[in-house]
Amino acid sequence: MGVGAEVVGLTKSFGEQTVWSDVSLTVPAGDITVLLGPSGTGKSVFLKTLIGLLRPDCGQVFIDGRELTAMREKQLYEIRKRCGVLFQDGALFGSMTVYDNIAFPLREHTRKTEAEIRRIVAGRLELVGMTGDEDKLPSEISGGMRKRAGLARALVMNPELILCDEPDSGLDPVRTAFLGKLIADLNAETGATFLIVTHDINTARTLPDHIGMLYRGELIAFDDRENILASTEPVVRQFLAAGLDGPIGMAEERDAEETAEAQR
Ligand SMILES: Nc1ncnc2c1ncn2[C@@H]1O[C@H](COP(=O)(O)OP(=O)(O)OP(=O)(O)O)[C@@H](O)[C@H]1O
Repeated sequence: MGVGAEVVGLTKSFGEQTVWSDVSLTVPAGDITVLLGPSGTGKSVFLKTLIGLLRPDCGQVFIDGRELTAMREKQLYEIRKRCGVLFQDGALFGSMTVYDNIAFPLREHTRKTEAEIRRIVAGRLELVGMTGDEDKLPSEISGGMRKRAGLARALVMNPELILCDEPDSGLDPVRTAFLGKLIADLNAETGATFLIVTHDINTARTLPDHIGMLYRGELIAFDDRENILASTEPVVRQFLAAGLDGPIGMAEERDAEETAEAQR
């Protein structure tokens, strides 16, 4: 079953740049939540802060009701073992086969025998439709397959909370749709909670139970999908319509240096 996450009054800065401030939201257990926002608004930073890879300046993060921000590394490690993370590029180790990549968390975090590991990896490969590809290196498979292998690795410890950072970036529309279907099936099958960062509007329109949106350092919207899709908020409307007219402009995307410069 899935575990929920909750953040209360969360603020994160890098030096003089405040990425976002006073963010409060609940990622409900067992549901799929999508986080949207223009490039550079801090969606990846949010995912990393949620599982304690980055420390917030202030605010609290709860996973399964346990507050993370004051935890020591050892306690964080225990929480992270219950989470699966799929980073933007799949983050596979280039020198390892698909099999060894997927087996890695089991070898690292458990005392399972190689026979048990083989059985689990085979199951995850089947789930993501990659049976037969286990001996290939990441450089020998397509981008979509790397995403699926990354997802298989994220699933290998039976995570209760799965964070996916742009699982669909670089995929064609059909593969994106397949990946969305795979996530929906996994959610239905395992009951795991999903929090997904995506730029794909079709995914946002069809996949999640809930949608949040970060914009200019704030969480400007968080609600059930239907309510967000019907929202009259100009930023939300422009983003979902992929429109040129509206408050969002090219200047939204800044890196840390540019933003710090602009804030001086
Ligand atoms: N470790 C870091 N140190 C300093 N600044 C950082 C660090 N990580 C991210 N940033 C800055 O935080 C801001 C938000 O970055 P983030 O990658 O979270 O954006 P994003 O919304 O995920 O963007 P995209 O949609 O393009 O992936 C950017 O200005 C980035 O330069």
